[in-house]
Amino acid sequence: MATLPSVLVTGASTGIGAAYADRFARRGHDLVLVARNRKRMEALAARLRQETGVAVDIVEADLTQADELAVVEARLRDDAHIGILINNAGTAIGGSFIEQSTDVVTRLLALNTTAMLRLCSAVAPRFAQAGEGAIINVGSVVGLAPEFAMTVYGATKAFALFLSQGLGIELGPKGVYVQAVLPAATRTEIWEHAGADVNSMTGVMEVDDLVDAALVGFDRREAVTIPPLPDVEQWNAYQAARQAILPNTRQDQAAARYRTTD
Ligand SMILES: NC(=O)C1=CN([C@@H]2O[C@H](COP(=O)(O)OP(=O)(O)OC[C@H]3O[C@@H](n4cnc5c(N)ncnc54)[C@H](OP(=O)(O)O)[C@@H]3O)[C@@H](O)[C@H]2O)C=CC1
Ligand SMILES: N[C@@H](C=O)C(=O)O
Repeated sequence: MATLPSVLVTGASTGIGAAYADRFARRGHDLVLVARNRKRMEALAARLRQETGVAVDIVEADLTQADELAVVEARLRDDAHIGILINNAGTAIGGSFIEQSTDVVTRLLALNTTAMLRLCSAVAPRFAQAGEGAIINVGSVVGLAPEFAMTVYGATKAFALFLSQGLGIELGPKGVYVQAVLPAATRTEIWEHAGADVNSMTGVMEVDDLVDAALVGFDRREAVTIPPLPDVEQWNAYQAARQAILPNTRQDQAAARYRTTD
């Protein structure tokens, strides 16, 4: 029987990442868990080893710190058993843009954007060379919604979506699958970090339901999976409208609506 690839999950100590670790362990995949909280990861690893028999390795790393991120990059480059990367680690911040310090937004980018990019960059050449592999990038519907006024967080999630779509186009022909997962509100600790009370909210998905739905999209090899969205045709129409703009931008003159000399 073919050996299943190992799965490296970032942000695996709790929330969506811990749920991904549980589900892939139950599918028989060995795991590499990455986060800062070793105690939480050790408890999860012990449970999954006992319940599923898979091997679970732990890498304690703060992905906003270049030297610690580099350890995970090296593991992805060098460990040929890892065939699936789940870029899940991320956080949200509260307040308005002018209330958020430059350091806080820079650290948010470091986690939600730079770490995701660097880990994709570390693993993609090996996956492409092997002609197989999968990358799951966890974005957010907030990345589609400047109206939500979670501007920097949403920008990091828009980056995650674009990165995933672009890598899917570039790497798909090389046998590498890239999935962008766009959750909406899901019951995890992130809301505390964003200064919100998730228990006062409606329309909040449970984390296991979110991940189970995202895995349906993974198994279908969807490029973009939006677990809470009932009608996929809304997404398809959005994509079609976006793509219809592109050929109309190849012009040698500014659009008449911007010409003042007529
Ligand atoms: N919950 C929601 O409503 C939604 C979440 N998302 C996205 O889902 C992903 C997971 O979030 P969620 O599970 O909700 O959040 P949680 O806060 O529950 O979990 C975040 C995970 O990321 C890890 N993490 C945080 N900071 C760092 C860091 N500096 N270095 C390494 N790991 C870190 C945490 O572990 P530790 O503290 O141990 O380091 C934890 O395992 C995020 O990318 C988020 O943007 C998207 C849409 C909706
Ligand atoms: N993490 C949530 C916002 O804080 C979301 O992406 O919906």
